[in-house]
Amino acid sequence: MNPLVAIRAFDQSLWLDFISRPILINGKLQRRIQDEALRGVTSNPAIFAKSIGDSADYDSAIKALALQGKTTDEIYTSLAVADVQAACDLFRPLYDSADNASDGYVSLEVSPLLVNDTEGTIAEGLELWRTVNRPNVMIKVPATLEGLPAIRRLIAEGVNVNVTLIFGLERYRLVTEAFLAGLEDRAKAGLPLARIDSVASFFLSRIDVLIDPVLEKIAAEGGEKGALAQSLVGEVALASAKQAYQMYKQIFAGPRWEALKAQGAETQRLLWASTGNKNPKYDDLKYVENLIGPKTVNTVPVETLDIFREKGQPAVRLEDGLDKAAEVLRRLPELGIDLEERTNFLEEDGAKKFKEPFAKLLESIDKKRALAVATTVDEATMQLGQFQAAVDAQVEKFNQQNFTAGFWDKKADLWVQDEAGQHSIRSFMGWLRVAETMVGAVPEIETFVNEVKAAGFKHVVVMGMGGSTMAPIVFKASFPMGEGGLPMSVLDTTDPGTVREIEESVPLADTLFIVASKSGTTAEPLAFGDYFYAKLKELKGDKAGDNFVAITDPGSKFVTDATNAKYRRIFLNFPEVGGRFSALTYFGLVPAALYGLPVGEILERAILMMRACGAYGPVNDNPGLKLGAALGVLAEQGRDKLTLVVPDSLHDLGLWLEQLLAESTGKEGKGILPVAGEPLGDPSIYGNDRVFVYVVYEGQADEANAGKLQALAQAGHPVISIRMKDAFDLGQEFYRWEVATAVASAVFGINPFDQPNVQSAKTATDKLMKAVQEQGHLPEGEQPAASENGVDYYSAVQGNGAAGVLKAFFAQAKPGDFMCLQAYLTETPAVTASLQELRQRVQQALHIATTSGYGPRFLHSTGQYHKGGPNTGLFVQFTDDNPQDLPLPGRSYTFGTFKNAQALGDLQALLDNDRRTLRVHLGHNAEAGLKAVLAALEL
Ligand SMILES: O=C(CO)[C@@H](O)[C@H](O)[C@H](O)[C@H](O)COP(=O)(O)O
Ligand SMILES: O=C[C@H](O)COP(=O)(O)O
Repeated sequence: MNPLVAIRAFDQSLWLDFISRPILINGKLQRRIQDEALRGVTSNPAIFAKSIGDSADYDSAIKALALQGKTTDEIYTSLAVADVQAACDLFRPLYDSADNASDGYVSLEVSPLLVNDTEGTIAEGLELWRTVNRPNVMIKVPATLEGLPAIRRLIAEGVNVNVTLIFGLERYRLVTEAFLAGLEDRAKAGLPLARIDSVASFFLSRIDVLIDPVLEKIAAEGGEKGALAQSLVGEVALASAKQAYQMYKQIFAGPRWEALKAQGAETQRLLWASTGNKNPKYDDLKYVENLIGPKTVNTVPVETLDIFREKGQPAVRLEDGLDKAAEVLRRLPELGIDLEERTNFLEEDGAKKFKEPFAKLLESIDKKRALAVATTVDEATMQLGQFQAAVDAQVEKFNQQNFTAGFWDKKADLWVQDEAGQHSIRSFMGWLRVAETMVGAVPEIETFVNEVKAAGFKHVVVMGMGGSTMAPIVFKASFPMGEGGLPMSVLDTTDPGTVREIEESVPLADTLFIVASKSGTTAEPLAFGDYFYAKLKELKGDKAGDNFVAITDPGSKFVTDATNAKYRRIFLNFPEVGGRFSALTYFGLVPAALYGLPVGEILERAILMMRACGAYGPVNDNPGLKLGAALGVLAEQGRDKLTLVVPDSLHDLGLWLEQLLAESTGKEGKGILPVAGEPLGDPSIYGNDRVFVYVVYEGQADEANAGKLQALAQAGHPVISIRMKDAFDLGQEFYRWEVATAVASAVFGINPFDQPNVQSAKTATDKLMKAVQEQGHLPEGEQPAASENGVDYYSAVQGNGAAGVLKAFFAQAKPGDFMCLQAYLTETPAVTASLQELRQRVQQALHIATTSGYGPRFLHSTGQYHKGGPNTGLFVQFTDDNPQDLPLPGRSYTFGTFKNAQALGDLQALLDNDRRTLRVHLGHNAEAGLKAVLAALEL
C-alpha cells in the first residue's frame, strides 16, 4: 500500500507544507487528497513568497488587481485569500465527512510584521477569518509572548488557530494554556466549543540545524564532554518532539480538560513543522518516520512527501525511546547549552525567516503593480467631421451633469424618469464591476476545467440563446483553441439540421454539455438540455448528469431541475448582470477556460479598460463614455446604422455587438442598428445614415479597408477606428462597448437593460406552441402572394409572380431604411453565400443598409430593434420544410415545428408593429430555393 495512505492506520495526518495556484488548478492537490490521503495544507509567508514572488503564475491576477486600484498589501492578501479559499474548497468534502478527525484544514498566516503585536494580530486574524469565509481555514498566529493573548482571544471568538513558530517546551506549555483559556472564555460566554480546531506547530529541523554545530564543536574537543556531545548530535529535535507529545497527553487529560471535552471541545493537536531534512548526513525522512503517533499532524514539504511515498516505512514511533529523549534534554545543560535560550533565538530568527521573503514578495508585487498601472488603453480615433461640434456639445453637457460620477453611482435619472425604469437600471448595472469579482473566481474556474479534463471529456457543447452563448461564439472564432483546451461547439438554434449536425460531430459519451440560461426559463436551451440529456441517458443511465453543467442565476427553477438531474456542476451567475452584458461572467469565461484560454488575461485587459472608464475625470478622457456620447449623438443626427468593419478573425465580434447595441438601444422608436458583414464599398453606395466603426489588429496591414475608410471620411461619413493588440483585447472591447452602449442609451433617454419586444415575440411563439399542443399542428396560414419553383412568397404587397412580389416589396424602400434577412434555416456556406449576394444586390441598387441573421438566434438579439426601433426595416423571413426534422423528448412536437412557431410568432410581432414583411418559404431545399429567389429578383 502507498505509505502515504498506510500512515492513516496510525492516526497520523499528513498535511502539505506548500500551496500555489498551479497545484490548485491543475488537479495535483486534488489527486493528493483523493488518491494519497492528504488531509490538510499549511502556508506561510515564505511559501507565498516562493509561489507568488518567484513565478509568473499570478501575473495577470496581480495586474487586474493593480488596475482596480488595490495597494500592494491588498493585492497580496487577495491572492493568498483566493488560493486558501480554493484549497479549503478542495478539502471541504473531507472536512464535512464523518471521519474528518479534525482534518481538512488550510492554514493562512497573519502578516509576519505583526509578530510582536497582540492587537494587530487579533484584528488581522479576525479579518482574514471573515474574508476567507470558510469553516475549514485555520488562522496562523506565531507563538511569541505577544501572540499568546491573541491565540486565546481568537479561540474565544471561534476562530480555528494554527499556532506557529514553536521551538521549545516551555513555550509549548504556554500555547496550550492560551488555547484552553480561550475555550474556557468561550464556554463562559455560553458559546459552543465543537469544531473549533487548533494545532500547535512545533518546528523541528531548525532545532538540529542550530544545535548540531554546537554539539559537533564540543565533540571535536574530545574528552568526556566531547563524547556526551557526540552522542547528542541529531537527537535534540526529536527528543523535544517526544517530550512535547508527553506533555500533550498530560495536558489533554484530567478534570480541566474533561470539562471542556464534555462541551464538545477537541484537543489542540501537535503539528510537526519544519520537517524537511536539512542535513545530508541524515535520512530524508528523519522528521517524518520518527514522529508518527496518534492524533498528530505532520506538515511535510512536497519533496519529502514524495520520498515518503517511494520508501516510507509507516509505524508508530513517537513513544519509542522516551527515556532517551528525556535524557537528551536533561544533559544538554552539562554542555553549557541552554535550550530555552537557544529556542528564543530560533523564535527571533523564525520571525526574520518569514519577514525577509515577505518583504521581497511585496517588492516583487509592487514592481508588477507599478508596471500595470502605467499601462494605458489605446484611444479610439474618431473622425467625426461635421458632427464633431454636436458631439462636443453633448460631452460638455455630460461634464456639467457630472455624468461620469453619476454613471458609476448608478444614478438612474441620467437615463429615464419613471420609477420602474430607474429601478430596472439600478438593478442591472452589476456588469460595471463584475470583472473584478471574476478575477477571484479564476482559480475556481480553472480547477473545474482540470476536473473536466481529468474525467476524460473530449468535447464541450455550449447550449443557450443570445447573451448566454454570444461570448463563447466570439471566443471560439477569435482564438485558436488554447493549449490543453477542449474543442467547443455552440448550439444556439432550434434548427433540426444544426442540432443533428452537432449530435453527429461530437463523441456524445465524452462530451460536456453546458446549458446556459440566465433566467432558466428560455424555451430553447431547456429543449436542447432535454434532448441531449435523453441521449446521454440511453448511453449512461443514471450517470447522465455527469455530462451536464448549468450556468444560470441563483433561484431559477432550472437550478432545482439541474440539481434533480444530478448535473455535474451548477455555476450561479449574477442576477444584477443582464445576458448581453454577461461576457465577462461565468457565461463567457467557463466555456472560454474549457476551450483552453487563459481567462485571467482576458479579465486583466477588461479591468484595464474598466480603470480607463473609471468614476473620475472628464468624459473626454474616458474611452467608453466618449464612444457612447458620440454614438448617441450620431444616431440622433440620423447616423444610426453602425457599420462594423473587422478582420475575418473578428467576424463574430459583430454578432456580439449586434446584440449588445440593438437589444439595448432599439426601443421606443429609437436605436442604433449594427450592420455587420457588409463588404466595404466606395462612398457612392451608402446613404447618409452610416457611421463606420473599424476594429483592427495593431500591425496588421489592411490597406484595402484603410483606404476605403479614408475615402468615406473624406466624403463626410463619420469613421471611428479602434486598434486591438491581440485577441485578449476582446476583454477590453467588451467592456468599452458595454459602457458606450449604456451611455448612448442615456443620450436617447431610454433604459438599456430591458427588452420588451423580445418578450412580445416569445409570447406570440408560446401562444402558437399552445395551439400546436392542442391541435397537433401550427394554425393554417394565409394564401401566398405568389408561388414559383417550389417557393412561396407571403406579403401584404401584391405583384405578378415571384418577380412582381419581390419588386413591389423592395419598391417600398426609402432613404434611411434597411433590409433585414431573417433565415430560419440550417447555416451552411451556400445559404450564407446566397444571403450575402442578396444583401449586396439590394445595397448596390437601393443604397440602403442590409443585415442578415439566422433564426431563432437573432430573436434574442437584434429582434428587439426590429420591433422596438424605428420603423425603417424591410424584413424578409426565410423558412423551409425542415427536411431533417427531429422529435423533442417528452414533447408532442418536433424541433422543426418549434422553429416554425418561432418564425411565425416573430412575424406576428413584426406585423403588430406595422413592419413591412415578406415571408419566403423555400420548400424542401433551402439552397435551391434561395437561388430561385435570386433569379427572380429584379431591382
Ligand atoms: O504552517 C506551518 C506550521 O504550522 C509550516 O508552514 C511552517 O511554517 C513550515 O513548516 C516551516 O516554516 C518550514 O520551515 P523550514 O523547513 O524552512 O525550516
Ligand atoms: O440574451 C438572452 C436570451 O434571451 C437568453 O436568455 P436566458 O439567458 O435567460 O436564457
